Amino acid sequence: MRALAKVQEWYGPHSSTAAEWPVDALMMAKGNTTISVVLPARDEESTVGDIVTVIRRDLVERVPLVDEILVVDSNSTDSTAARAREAGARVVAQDEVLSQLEPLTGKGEALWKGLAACKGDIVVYIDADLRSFGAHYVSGLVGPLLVDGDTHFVKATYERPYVGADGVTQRGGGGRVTELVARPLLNMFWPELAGFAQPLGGEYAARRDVLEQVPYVTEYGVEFGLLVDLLQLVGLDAMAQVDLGHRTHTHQSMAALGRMAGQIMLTAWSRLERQGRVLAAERPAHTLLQFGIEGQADLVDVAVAERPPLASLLLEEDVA
Ligand SMILES: O=c1ccn([C@@H]2O[C@H](COP(=O)(O)OP(=O)(O)O)[C@@H](O)[C@H]2O)c(=O)[nH]1
Ligand SMILES: O=C(O)[C@@H](COP(=O)(O)O)O[C@H]1O[C@H](CO)[C@@H](O)[C@H](O)[C@H]1O
Repeated sequence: MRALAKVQEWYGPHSSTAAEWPVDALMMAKGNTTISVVLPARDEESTVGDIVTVIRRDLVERVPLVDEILVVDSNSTDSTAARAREAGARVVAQDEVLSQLEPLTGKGEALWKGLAACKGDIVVYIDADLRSFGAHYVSGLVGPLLVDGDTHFVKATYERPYVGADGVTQRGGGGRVTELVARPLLNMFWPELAGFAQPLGGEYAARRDVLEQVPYVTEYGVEFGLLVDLLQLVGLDAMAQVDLGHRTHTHQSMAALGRMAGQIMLTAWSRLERQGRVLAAERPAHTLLQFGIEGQADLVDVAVAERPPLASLLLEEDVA
């Protein structure tokens, strides 16, 4: 119960809306602080260009708030890289960043490689499949970081409708894995994080020197892992939340979200073990037998791996 009292105390002072962070005020606070926007993109040719165009037009050319727009091409098979370049982003291929390392897979790998490849003091992660993006996503997320030196991590919240293949919008229907898996797990085991309304949202910003101190879980475990690890590293009072309005994006299938759920559960388990809160007689399985509508059974692997804190790598390189 103590944790929920902490959340109640935390929520007011650490929650704001994008409108509270107007860009002209942020320019006053920016000083020499550099800002990189990093977009992980796997097969996002239909949306990545529009997002990059808005960032470049509104936050680079019109007002120079953003210093770098980096798209991490995550082994796309479509024209994601070309669309991103045409719109004015720098594009890196995920496996070509720190290529001396054995490549890993998934969104967490894309984000970690993006951190390694970008240069900003503040790093803003934005999904590349958004259909509701506006420049306020970026300005809202960097606001608390530019204005308050004690804030080190800012997570977006928003209304998340579900837009079906027929185009019918179901208010509050989005964030299925958030509602069915992540929120219950966080409330059970890390209730201090219960105040983050959208713990799995793909839009968040943080100081580079903080992100370099935490591991990145690969695949879709990355958001869950970062929240739990950043809570441990910087504490709840250094974490904030900004309401960006609403978020629509390309939805994955139920089968894909089943695999995502498995990855997030394994991430949660790994943190419970690491924090000494569970003792495993045997480790959880990482295979998942899924059944299609035609009755076909697919055995999939939902294992996640982990990149070490980037700082530990840079230290090794220095030593070397
Ligand atoms: O291996 C991957 C998987 C996803 N993504 C990107 O990460 C973001 C979120 O992924 P996705 O849309 O698949 O997740 P969802 O939002 O459906 O949960 C998108 O920009 C994806 O292109 C990526 O860069 N590499
Ligand atoms: O929040 C969720 O439940 C999932 C799925 O969202 P939808 O049910 O397709 O709206 O989406 C998020 O989860 C991923 C895992 O953390 C993130 O990587 C995505 O950016 C985010 O969209």
